[in-house]
Amino acid sequence: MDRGKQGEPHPAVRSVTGRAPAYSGPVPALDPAAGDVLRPAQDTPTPAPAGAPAPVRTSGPLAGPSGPPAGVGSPAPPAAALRVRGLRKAYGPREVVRDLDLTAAAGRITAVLGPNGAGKTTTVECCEGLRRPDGGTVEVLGLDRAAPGAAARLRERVGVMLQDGGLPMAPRAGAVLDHVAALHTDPVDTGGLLARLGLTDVRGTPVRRLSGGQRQRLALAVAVAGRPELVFLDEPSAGLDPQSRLAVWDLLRELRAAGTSIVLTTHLMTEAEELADHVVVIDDGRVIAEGTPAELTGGSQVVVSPPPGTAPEDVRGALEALPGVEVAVAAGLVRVSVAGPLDAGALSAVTAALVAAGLGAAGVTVHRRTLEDTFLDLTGRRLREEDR
Ligand SMILES: Nc1ncnc2c1ncn2[C@@H]1O[C@H](COP(=O)(O)OP(=O)(O)OP(=O)(O)O)[C@@H](O)[C@H]1O
Repeated sequence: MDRGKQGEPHPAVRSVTGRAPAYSGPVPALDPAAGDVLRPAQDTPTPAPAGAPAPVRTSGPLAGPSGPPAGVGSPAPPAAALRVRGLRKAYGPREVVRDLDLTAAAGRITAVLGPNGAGKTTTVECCEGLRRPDGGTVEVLGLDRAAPGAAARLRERVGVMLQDGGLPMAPRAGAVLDHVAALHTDPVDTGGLLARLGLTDVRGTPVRRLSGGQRQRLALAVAVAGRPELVFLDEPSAGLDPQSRLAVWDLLRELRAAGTSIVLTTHLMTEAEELADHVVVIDDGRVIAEGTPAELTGGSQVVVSPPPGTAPEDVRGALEALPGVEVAVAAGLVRVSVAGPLDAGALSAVTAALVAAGLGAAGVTVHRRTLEDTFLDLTGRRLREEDR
């Protein structure tokens, strides 16, 4: 799609220049030994409950900028890192974000989940200040994005990872990261960050010679190099191999533990389920559901294959009297939905009811509902299947 800004370097690295030799070495593996390099020196704090004020940022390597703690004489930190109300954005006559509300709690990971073209990137680009909304308000770290001077005041406090990386192509990977780090007052250790993301062996490689996955990880490193309080990540692990994806997820969890607020877009339900404290599902420019992954997926299913010669409706009849379940027949299978996690008691109640009715079953499987199921229920369509 046309990105408007595509091809331009990341705003933070536009002034990077440099010549670098061609890279011809092996593709580096992730360095498991680097796992602890960026961890906070002290015990990792547990994320605060939803709605709690922003956690106090500590002094570990990934912790937030140094400075006086909030308290008497300083403004209280906002409970929401991002608050979007009534956002609207059109490209020509086509409105792709429609009256969208979105709140991202401080110190939490908020995932904006939706299929291709849902409006995720447009929404975050409006929040990042890269696109001007047609309507609505965007409040970032308590500041109105549209207010005079807000962009300058937020530059040091907000990190951005664009979907296309937005990196300059000529300089070496390490030089790009070092340059960005040097623009900040309290940057992370860039060597440790490169190691953590499996990029040490390519730090001397020009960006243009990096693989797509390496560029993506470098873009993530650039986004977090200045210890931002809030970081926007557009599809941070799309297209990464499983090992790199896990390294990225670990880094994001560590950032959260250090108090960083994270807003990420994704079309990967596994990413949202694995990482997010709060998921905002959007489709066709609108929020269609939101909540914790558990709230959105809500429960489990026992799927019963009727024995040969038994009608699914008979099986349904035997099961629908069970308390606290909903029973449906689809594609010849009987689906028993149970609120919450499925325990042994609920499973044995299903099988006992089948035996009592003299029916038995050709097969019984347990299926935990996923965000994919939720999206399917809400829209009748699937999220993109690739990259799962
Ligand atoms: N600069 C642009 N000009 C015109 N149309 C655009 C532009 N950028 C995006 N669009 C269109 O707006 C709609 C929303 O795009 P957007 O990139 O925000 O969705 P998305 O949910 O991020 O999708 P993806 O997962 O593919 O990145 C799409 O139909 C897209 O083609």
